[in-house]
Amino acid sequence: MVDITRSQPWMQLEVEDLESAVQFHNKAYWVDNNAVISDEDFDRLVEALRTKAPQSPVLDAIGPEGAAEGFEFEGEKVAHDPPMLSLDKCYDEATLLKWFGKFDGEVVVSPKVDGVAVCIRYDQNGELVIGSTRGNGTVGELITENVKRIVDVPLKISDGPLEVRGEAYLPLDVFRAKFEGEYSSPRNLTAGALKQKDPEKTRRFEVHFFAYDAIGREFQSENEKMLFLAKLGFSEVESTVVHVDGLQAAYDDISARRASLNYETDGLVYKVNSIEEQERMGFTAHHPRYAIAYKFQGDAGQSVLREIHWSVSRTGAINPVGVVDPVDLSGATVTRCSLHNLSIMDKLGGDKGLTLNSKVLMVRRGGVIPHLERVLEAGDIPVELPSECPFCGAPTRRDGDILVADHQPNCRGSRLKELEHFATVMEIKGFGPKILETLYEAELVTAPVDFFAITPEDLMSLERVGRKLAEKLVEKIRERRKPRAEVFLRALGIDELGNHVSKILAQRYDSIEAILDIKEEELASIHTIGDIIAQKVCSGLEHRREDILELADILEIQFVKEEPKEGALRGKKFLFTGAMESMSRKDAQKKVQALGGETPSGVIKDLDYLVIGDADLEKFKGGWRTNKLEKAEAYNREGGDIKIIGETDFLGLIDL
Ligand SMILES: NC(=O)c1ccc[n+]([C@@H]2O[C@H](COP(=O)([O-])OP(=O)(O)OC[C@H]3O[C@@H](n4cnc5c(N)ncnc54)[C@H](O)[C@@H]3O)[C@@H](O)[C@H]2O)c1
Ligand SMILES: [Zn+2]
Repeated sequence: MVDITRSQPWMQLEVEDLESAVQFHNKAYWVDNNAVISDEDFDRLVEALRTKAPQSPVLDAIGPEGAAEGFEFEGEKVAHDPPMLSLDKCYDEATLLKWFGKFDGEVVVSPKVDGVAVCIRYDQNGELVIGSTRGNGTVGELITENVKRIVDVPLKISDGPLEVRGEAYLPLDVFRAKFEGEYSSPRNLTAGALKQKDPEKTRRFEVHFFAYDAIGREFQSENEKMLFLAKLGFSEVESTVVHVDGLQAAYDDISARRASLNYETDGLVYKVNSIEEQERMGFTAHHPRYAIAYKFQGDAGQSVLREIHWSVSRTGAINPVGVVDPVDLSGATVTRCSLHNLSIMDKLGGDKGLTLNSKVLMVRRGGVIPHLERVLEAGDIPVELPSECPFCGAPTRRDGDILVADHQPNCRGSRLKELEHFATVMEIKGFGPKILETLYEAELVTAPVDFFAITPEDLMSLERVGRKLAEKLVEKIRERRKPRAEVFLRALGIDELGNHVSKILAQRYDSIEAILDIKEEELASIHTIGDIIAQKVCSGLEHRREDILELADILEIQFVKEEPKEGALRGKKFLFTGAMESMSRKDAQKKVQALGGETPSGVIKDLDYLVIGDADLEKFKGGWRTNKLEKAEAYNREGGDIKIIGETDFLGLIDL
């Protein structure tokens, strides 16, 4: 977990000083329209106060509400009922999970669009009659004529009266084409555009609008509200319904796509889906309790790419790792970042390919993983692919996006990765890459089974491991001697024997011996497995047979059968694209939801099925592609497991 307050000067301040600093900057931003520090720094200041004095009343007076007294309105005023509040914020998964524990049911997630909040009212005839700013939250400023000149705000809707709230923003392509260099940020430009005295000038800026709330109508769920807004013709901000296991994945998905979105976003907004639960939870003076923003930590820094190291993955791929000059990001020094695979590396370099000594922009994706965001200025030395494995010398070849080699059986590179993977999946704590390398060199651990033979004395023979620690580590290993079968299988690191296949095997068979004896055809006939996976899993198991039997002998592997859960599609995510013959897309979505599945609104990494019409499936097999199909394939290349199926297959699945 990242502590965003760490290594910040704020943490040294007394609570009182922190409080007055927060108040000062909040007023400077909201009332004087003249921020002195960056938003990221302001957020850190607030977090420092929250850490030191979680009960401080100043925390409930951030945002325009807290600066209310200083507000001066030039034009006419509009009262907001209910008030337009701020959002509660968090910066890590643990805090998000704590929030999730406070209610029942699922959550709707959408990007937090960084623009300006706007409120729009339609009368009983559906005419747009009032447009207003958020102002101090309870009172805003009337800007109706300007709001009418926002590109995608309907002037008339079919279903009035209604109040719609949302975020006015400037699309990044418009900003780059017309205003970059002239205005400091799309957000500031949007605020300026909406305050023009001459409404015709507002139009020139091409401000857009995302609707995220509708007031004055009963809904069962947040999701239903979004569909309703879309039906009225509003652009909705993309949203996905997720359960607890999808909370972090949604964040990772948007973080990964952040750079390619056409608007600025500073995080994600999570809202309780059930309106009944929302009403039960209510509001504080500052924010609704049923929503929370999980914010990005916008730290980025320049560095220089000096070298590429080639690391060997457990499946034998030789992957590029960038070595950069040290740069401080979100409280940690970054010197290395994975460049993932050859095609991602090539893309970074553009037409001429990646070069050493390039000036690069580094970020920590989601505030954690070091990531080379883009090349700012190319260097002078082209990156060359190694002709042999740096560890065992086996000759390399390019296979699509990856560099592969037929490694020697004792290739240190791949054995180490195998051990690392085993320790991670089996949750054998305390054995990171460094210590594993030392153990491997000392020939104390060269295969997974060796973990269970380590003694405290073995560990103490290593530098800097004292008796206490050594005993603790060995005790930790002992505790992991009774793994569930699916965990054990996945820990082997066999290609295609991931979470999904491991679970199936653990459910269907009762012993490791039985699993080792499975025939390829038998495995391939299991629904969702297929020929290629079956072939890889069987040959992987065969290859490691001795290893596996030895492990099975000393471990007590648990075969725990799960009761079938209600809902045959529980937790599975479906996306429909194109037309189907037998039912509408909406009905198909409903069907999935009724069976416990989920229906995200776009292609995401952990999507399970992308459903297309049967005719399209044929075209797809012949090489035809759409954006969605391409995106799914791209995720699959990065390790995703999105199955592209036709209508008939889908009907088969829901009849399960
Ligand atoms: N630099 C400074 O000195 C300074 C001082 C004070 C505040 N700030 C900055 O002001 C910013 C705004 O603070 P705040 O309290 O108004 O807002 P917030 O960060 O609490 O966000 C609330 C707003 O998010 C918007 N939003 C965007 N997408 C949404 C979605 N999908 N669903 C729901 N709402 C969505 C809404 O308009 C809502 O009003 C913060 O980023 C903060 O850093 C900076
Ligand atoms: Zn090798």
